[in-house]
Amino acid sequence: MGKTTDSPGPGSRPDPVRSFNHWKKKHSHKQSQKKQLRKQLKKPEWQVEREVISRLMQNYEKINVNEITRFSDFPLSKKTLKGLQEAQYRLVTEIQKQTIGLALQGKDVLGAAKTGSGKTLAFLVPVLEALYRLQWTSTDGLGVLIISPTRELAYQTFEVLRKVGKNHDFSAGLIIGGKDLKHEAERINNINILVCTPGRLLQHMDETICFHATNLQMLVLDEADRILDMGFADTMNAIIENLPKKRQTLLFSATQTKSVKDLARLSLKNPEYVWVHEKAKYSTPATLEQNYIVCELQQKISVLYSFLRSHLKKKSIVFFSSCKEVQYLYRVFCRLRPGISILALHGRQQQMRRMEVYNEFVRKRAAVLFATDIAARGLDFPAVNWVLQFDCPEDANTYIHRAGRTARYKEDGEALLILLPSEEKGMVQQLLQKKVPVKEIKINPEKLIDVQKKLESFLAQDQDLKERAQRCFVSYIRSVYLMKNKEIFDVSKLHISEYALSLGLAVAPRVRFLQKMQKQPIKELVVSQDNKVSEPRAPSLTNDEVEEFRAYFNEKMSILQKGGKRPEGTEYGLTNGISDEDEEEKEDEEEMEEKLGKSKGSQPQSVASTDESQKNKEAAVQFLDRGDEEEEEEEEEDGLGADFFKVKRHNVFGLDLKENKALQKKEASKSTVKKKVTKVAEAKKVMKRNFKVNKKITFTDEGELVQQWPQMQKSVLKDTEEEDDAGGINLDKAKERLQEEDKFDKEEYRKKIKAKHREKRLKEREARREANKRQVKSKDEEEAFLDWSDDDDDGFDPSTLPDPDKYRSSEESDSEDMENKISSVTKKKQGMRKRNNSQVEDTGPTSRNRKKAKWETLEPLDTGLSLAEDEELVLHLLKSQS
Ligand SMILES: Nc1ncnc2c1ncn2[C@@H]1O[C@H](COP(=O)(O)OP(=O)(O)OP(=O)(O)O)[C@@H](O)[C@H]1O
Repeated sequence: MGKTTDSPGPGSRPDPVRSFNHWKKKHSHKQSQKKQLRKQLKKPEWQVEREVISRLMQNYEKINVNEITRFSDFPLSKKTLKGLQEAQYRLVTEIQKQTIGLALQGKDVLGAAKTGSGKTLAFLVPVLEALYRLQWTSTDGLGVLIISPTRELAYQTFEVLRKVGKNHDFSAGLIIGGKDLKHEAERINNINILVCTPGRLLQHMDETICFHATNLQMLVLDEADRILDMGFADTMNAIIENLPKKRQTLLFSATQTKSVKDLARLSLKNPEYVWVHEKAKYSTPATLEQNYIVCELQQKISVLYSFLRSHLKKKSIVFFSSCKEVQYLYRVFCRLRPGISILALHGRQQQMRRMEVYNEFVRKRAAVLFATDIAARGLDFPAVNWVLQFDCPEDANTYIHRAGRTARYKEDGEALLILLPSEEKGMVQQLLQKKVPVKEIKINPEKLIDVQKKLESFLAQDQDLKERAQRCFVSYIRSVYLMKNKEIFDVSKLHISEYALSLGLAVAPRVRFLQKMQKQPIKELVVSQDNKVSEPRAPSLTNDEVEEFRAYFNEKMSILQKGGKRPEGTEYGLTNGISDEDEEEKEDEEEMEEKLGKSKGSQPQSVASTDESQKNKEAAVQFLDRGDEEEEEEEEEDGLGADFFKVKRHNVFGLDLKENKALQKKEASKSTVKKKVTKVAEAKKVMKRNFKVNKKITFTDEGELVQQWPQMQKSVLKDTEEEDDAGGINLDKAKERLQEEDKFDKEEYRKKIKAKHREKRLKEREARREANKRQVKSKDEEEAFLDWSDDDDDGFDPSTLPDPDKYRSSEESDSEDMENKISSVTKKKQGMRKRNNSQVEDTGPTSRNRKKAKWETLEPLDTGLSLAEDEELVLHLLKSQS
């Protein structure tokens, strides 16, 4: 079989035509690829980004929570992922894993997880992605609002946002109280992501022109249960009113709110509830070891001192229930020099100082921070070893947040709660109910260092310190007294005088409300002797008293807030004298004690106090109506129970939330009823009160009475006689009356117009007459003065001269007088000109003649003086005239 000539043999060369075709095909393909790439490269950035976004969004629906372990497993923008990586966040925590996907899908989320479990990133990542998706720019204004309950927490969140979102182009702002409002107002309009405290935000909403949230896409409430509780209720309601209904809402907290009412306020749409640790054995971090000790009140300071002495290399936070305790004990402990640096953080410090303390404590490796509950929530101080709760927390939730300042994100930590014997049972029970595992440990009495004597000596030398000790004492007692849970907080079980001694005081300061309280049970005892002897019990507050207290505290708050800034409590070495402010505080306390006394007083007293309480209630309502910057200040000033009235004031009165709300509703409904009063109702009221309009009455010269205002109207007069107002306002009658009044008015008006016209005519006639007269006169004058007008160009009016012709009769006419006056002067002038003054008869009507005639009728006055003397006389007369 021969081979075909076409097919190349094994050693033959390839067909050049075919090779060329092959090469051509390849080349054109490459070319078209290059072309496409070039075309793509030419696309504007935003368009490329939009394509990326649409690809990411397509992946949102595919998110499978079980497959996610890293942030990069979520369909996130490169910018966000880069930010997370740079901040060393790679693996997700449980709450992040479960909520980020839902939030990306645009759902409303309620997230709850233990303290330190990473909730901040769980909402910050969706925040960044939400604006990225919308390609938000600074000109789009406010896109996301993140609200935090305290300034420190807002600041901390802002810092994390800055770190994670640094690759994005959005602008972020921190708006908290204690800063220059004007400065903030200038910038607030350009902010895309706003981290803020509720009060300050509302203040800007109210006061900053152009600031609005109409474009808002997302609202985040950090520590949502706190923000939605009574303390921020009014502020938050007002804020929510200013927000668009169509938005995404994210709520996060370690103790999430389950109140349907709270959530309804936010108008959430089918929210996703994510309780990460709902089924966990404990509600606190597993790495947190929790203990409590029971000791007497008078031992507590020595216990604290001993604790610090044995933990000199550790970082600890000690929680107190009031600012005044922090202020006093901080000073005293600084003097005791325990060998560790001590810091203090509370709401009475100025903002700058608060920030300084916060940052200092973040930086320090070993230190102790004395704090009120403003530091209880959310703050992420690194590497805190111990949380010591010096005063029993208000409730289990507060305990959880306080203790959560340690053992954060996989770290270990220890929490120690100091309880009084009277607090132990109730509190431990509450904690166990909330799945908080606490164990009792005992104090080693040998290790206890008693500092009472040292404190006594400090106070003996320092009057200011002594006064602070007294205030600390009263403040603590009051905080216990005002606690809601009376089973745990029983003021009557406190060893008051021993406690005072432990503070270094020689005697316990007088606490009037306690004295009054103590008398009360004795009275009760006496009364009940006939029946059976009952044990004296701690008095419980009646609702009225609660109301009164509420009013009092609100009033006090408003006074405090209106007042100037408070001095920094943490500065050491103040003057010894009692400051005005301190005096004021003392007075406030006494005032409150007075009130307590009154509320427990006898019948007539209680009547008096009802009036007062009414007044106070009004003050309270006013306070509630006030703007929210103040409200926020108030919350923050004392923190959660930091001072006696701040946060606690909302729930320490023995009322539960429902009752409180009912009370508020009642007040609100009262005010709305007031608002709804119509003008008709008002008019009826006035009529019933026989209200009479003021009358202005004057009398004519003849003694006739004239009522000027309001003008008497016949119709009204008639009607008032006929009026029977028993049935209120009769609209038909009123109409008739109005018509009659209208007629009357028109008639009156016509009369007035007629009178005016007549007056006008008369005036015109008079004017004409006057004009004629003047015309004649001016003609005469013109003629008379023609001759010497050149000489008299200084405008001198000779008529102003006194009459030198005394011999002339005063009965002569005015014109003659005038002429005479003129003549005397002209005579002089004539004299100067050496004129002939001989008498000439008036012979003709010519001007010249008339003038002459005039001159000639004048009697020359012979003064008998020389010319120069005459001149002087005239000058003298002129001067005296002017
Ligand atoms: N994915 C993560 N990887 C590493 N560290 C993380 C991660 N998420 C959070 N953290 C760290 O965990 C700590 C606690 O986080 P965060 O403050 O968000 O907790 P939280 O749940 O908000 O606590 P709290 O309830 O007290 O407010 C922070 O120091 C944070 O940097």
